[in-house]
Amino acid sequence: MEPGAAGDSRPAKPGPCVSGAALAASGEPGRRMPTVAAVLPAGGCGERMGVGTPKQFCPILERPLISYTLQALERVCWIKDIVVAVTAENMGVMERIVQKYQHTRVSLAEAGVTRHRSIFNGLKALAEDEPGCKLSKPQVVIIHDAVRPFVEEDILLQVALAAEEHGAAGAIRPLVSTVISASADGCLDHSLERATHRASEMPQAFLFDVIYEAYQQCSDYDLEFGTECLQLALKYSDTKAKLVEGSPDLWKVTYKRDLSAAESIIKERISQEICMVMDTKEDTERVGYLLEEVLKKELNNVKIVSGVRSHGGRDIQQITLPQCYNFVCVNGAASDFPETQQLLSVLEQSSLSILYPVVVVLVYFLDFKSVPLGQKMESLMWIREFAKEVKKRNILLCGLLICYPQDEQTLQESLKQGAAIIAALIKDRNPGLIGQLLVA
Ligand SMILES: Nc1ccn([C@@H]2O[C@H](COP(=O)(O)OP(=O)(O)OP(=O)(O)O)[C@@H](O)[C@H]2O)c(=O)n1
Ligand SMILES: O=C(CO)[C@H](O)[C@H](O)COP(=O)(O)O
Repeated sequence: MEPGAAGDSRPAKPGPCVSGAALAASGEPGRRMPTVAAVLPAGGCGERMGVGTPKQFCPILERPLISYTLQALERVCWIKDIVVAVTAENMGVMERIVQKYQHTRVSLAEAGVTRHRSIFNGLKALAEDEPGCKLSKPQVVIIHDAVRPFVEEDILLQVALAAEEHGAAGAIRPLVSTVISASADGCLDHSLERATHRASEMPQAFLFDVIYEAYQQCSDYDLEFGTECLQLALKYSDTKAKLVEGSPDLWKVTYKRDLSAAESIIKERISQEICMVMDTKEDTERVGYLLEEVLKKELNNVKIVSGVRSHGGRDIQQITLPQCYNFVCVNGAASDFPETQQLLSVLEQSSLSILYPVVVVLVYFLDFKSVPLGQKMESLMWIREFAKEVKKRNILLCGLLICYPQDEQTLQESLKQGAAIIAALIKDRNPGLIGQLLVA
């Protein structure tokens, strides 16, 4: 499957989007796609999160949350424009995010004091009747909260196509708790039947005219206190939304603990592939492949590919996966600094680390009996300074020395321990460990 194609859980790359199989995957290959744009309300202050920064700008692995949501939308080729509504105060912050993370289809609109007002302003930026409108009016508009980063192409496609057919559509999830109605005295008034109710989530999609007219007609009370766009379409445009079951990952980052949950989902996703780079210079290739075997056994859900590094490191492009964020470089005992430096500069140029921290583990095999550990560590001290340097480019570099004894059983134990250390470095992406020389 092409990276970024429908159903592919890998994170998208910053460059041109790669999806395209979407309509075919929807089971309607002959269907023409309507023109689609998206509006992302991002003008809230994140009161419930309780941190100083609005949650859409809170960092996850050092990148603002909203950039993950934008990336999820930009990987979908058929979404032409993405209008983000941000407060005047945060316009500069947002412009810098767009530039730094290379978001190419984003336009900014000014947010309002409520979510509905922010969405309305975003829609106005797409409505050709508005003076100074630079964007063209789409047939279908997707509305998606800036703080729901894990939206996939399949649900975006389902709501967009359902909106084209029904006028409005929205993602739903089963309720996890029963909803009750309380009376003024703080007692139970009545309980709703859980099986017949659903949680309304995002994304939602609308025929542009349906939702724009609804916003134009709705009351100040709706704009001030309303929380449901589907309801506006029903009330003011007489349009009954089609409800589409979404995945659990569509949840809205609301509380502080949601940031940790989002971080662990992202870490999980970018740990699914490891690229092993073998140095053929010395007798390390064999033991490198043994390490690969052990890694495959220990991390049985992780895809591991390997290739050999030509001297000068130039062949790395041929062996890297298009979006692999983890590299294990198996070096010969005499492998030297310039080669590693060249390898790292190829990684830096690949722009992989713009979006995610890239983990690089430099592995050295060593017979502790013939070369004292201290001596070997001393010869690798350059890793500490070099790691600080590449950290500035979001590359997390560490060294790992694996004991290479002659007997097979001890070798297997060292390899197992080495594999466990590699797995921990990749899964945790702990910047505190950069430059460390670990020993297995
Ligand atoms: N005046 C507002 C208020 C909210 N939003 C956006 O609407 C989405 C969902 O709203 P919510 O989770 O309520 O965000 P906040 O209002 O920021 O959170 P809180 O209610 O905890 O303050 C968020 O992307 C938020 O930035 C917006 O664009 N304009
Ligand atoms: O799920 C939603 C729409 O159905 C919205 O994300 C939700 O209504 C936003 O509400 P709030 O700003 O109160 O969190």
